[in-house]
Amino acid sequence: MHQVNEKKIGDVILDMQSISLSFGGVKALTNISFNVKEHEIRSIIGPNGAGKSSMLNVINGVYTPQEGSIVFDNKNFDKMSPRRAAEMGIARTFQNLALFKGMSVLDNIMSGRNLRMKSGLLSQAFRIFGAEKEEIQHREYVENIIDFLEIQAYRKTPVGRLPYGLQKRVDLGRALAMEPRLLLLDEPMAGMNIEEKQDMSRFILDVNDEFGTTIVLIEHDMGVVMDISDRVVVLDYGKKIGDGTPAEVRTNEDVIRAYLGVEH
Ligand SMILES: Nc1ncnc2c1ncn2[C@@H]1O[C@H](COP(=O)(O)OP(=O)(O)OP(=O)(O)O)[C@@H](O)[C@H]1O
Repeated sequence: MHQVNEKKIGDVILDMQSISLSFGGVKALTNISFNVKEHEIRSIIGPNGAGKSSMLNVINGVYTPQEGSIVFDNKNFDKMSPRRAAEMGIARTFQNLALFKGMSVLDNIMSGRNLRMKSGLLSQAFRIFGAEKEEIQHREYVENIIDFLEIQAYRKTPVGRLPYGLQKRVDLGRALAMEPRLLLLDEPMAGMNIEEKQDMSRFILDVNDEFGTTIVLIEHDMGVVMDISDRVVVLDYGKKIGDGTPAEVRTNEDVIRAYLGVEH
């Protein structure tokens, strides 16, 4: 069971202020504000088309909102770019997995480490200027992630040969290799069976606990969301209709009407 009370929630690390985003005539997000505090697990839920993926893409700079601003780590961004987001320590996993299927588990997770590597390819090739030492340190970090995610047995296996649930775990490992301050998880349980969902829930809680990583996730499985989240934002038709602890959101009339009462 998730012990929310024992957690040390910190100051606001991400503040989304009056975000509006449209695609042509389609208003994907309308004037949405919410914040995320350090060390929180913060979920964004809502029916299909509510704007969850759009919001995640605004946070990591893939979409630029027409209105509003993003404050991350006390710095204000009218425009966030994917590169800047990555440099600031925002990492994400993808609903449709962004892995190299023919490459091993080890190499895939190592690929998440690239941004952290100081020595360029040339010096790595010639093993000069401490590149070899740096490479060893990065490998150690990646091996720790592999142990942590309990995928040692598959280190050398091409990712494409693994069952889907394990591929999702490797994708999480790739994001963790960036040592993110903020980890965005795009439907981490999608397509999983109950056992795989339980495993993934445990890993998300452990990442949050042991690495201290702040997590924002979007997810359809309400049971999982209510179980692991500290606070939840509820979107409907691009508008925010609820924001609070799982207990608060569960009893919010608008939320019940829009989301909980219907099958998704
Ligand atoms: N790139 C795009 N171009 C045009 N319209 C888009 C684009 N991305 C999203 N939309 C529209 O914006 C609205 C919000 O979509 P979004 O994918 O953010 O919702 P969602 O809550 O993530 O939905 P789902 O749960 O189905 O993934 C929808 O009406 C969608 O059709």
